[in-house]
Amino acid sequence: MTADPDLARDVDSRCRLTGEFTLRSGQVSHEYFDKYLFETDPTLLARVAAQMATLLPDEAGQLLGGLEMGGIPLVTALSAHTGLPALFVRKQAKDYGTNKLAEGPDVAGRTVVLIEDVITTGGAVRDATRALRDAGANVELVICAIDRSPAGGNPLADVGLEIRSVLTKADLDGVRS
Ligand SMILES: O=P(O)(O)OC[C@H]1O[C@H](OP(=O)(O)OP(=O)(O)O)[C@H](O)[C@@H]1O
Ligand SMILES: O=C(O)c1cc(=O)[nH]c(=O)[nH]1
Repeated sequence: MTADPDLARDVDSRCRLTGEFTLRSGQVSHEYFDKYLFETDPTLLARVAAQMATLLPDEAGQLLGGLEMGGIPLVTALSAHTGLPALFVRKQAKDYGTNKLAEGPDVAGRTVVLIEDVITTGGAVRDATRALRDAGANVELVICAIDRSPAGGNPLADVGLEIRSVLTKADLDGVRS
């Protein structure tokens, strides 16, 4: 896969909103990347997924775990692009039916690469990592579309997780300057 030099510009122009937004973490921000605005465009979704594919480790047997809800379209597109199986990871297990948190193949003993839309503090990814590890999965890597966490750090270092991102906040700011 070749690089997609216009992706930052196209994603930014489609999904950056300005205003006052309360984030998942409780932080208040004057900017919000509304991932659904690029995920609902099949061409843009496929371009992001194609770049995610270049960030995947070259290993057999991986499961791609998309986090509810914005990670689900991404993981579905990435799974279709790569042929690797997907997992749909809920925020909370259902309390009826199969009672599963991770919908799809059994994760016990499997390596799961997490697929996420936006990382700000890493809280959502940390919760999913812990839940999947409790279920017996090996989780060491998250691939996200947009990493807007503070540059130069890794908010998920405390749980031993590597972050690979298609776009950083700096990439998105860079197309505006
Ligand atoms: O890194 P964090 O500080 O945890 O913030 C990022 C998370 O917040 C959003 O989730 P949200 O629950 O709003 O979204 P969704 O269900 O629409 O995906 C986003 O999709 C990430 O999962
Ligand atoms: O931190 C969040 O909740 C968040 C930030 C952002 O830019 N986009 C989003 O969907 N969630």
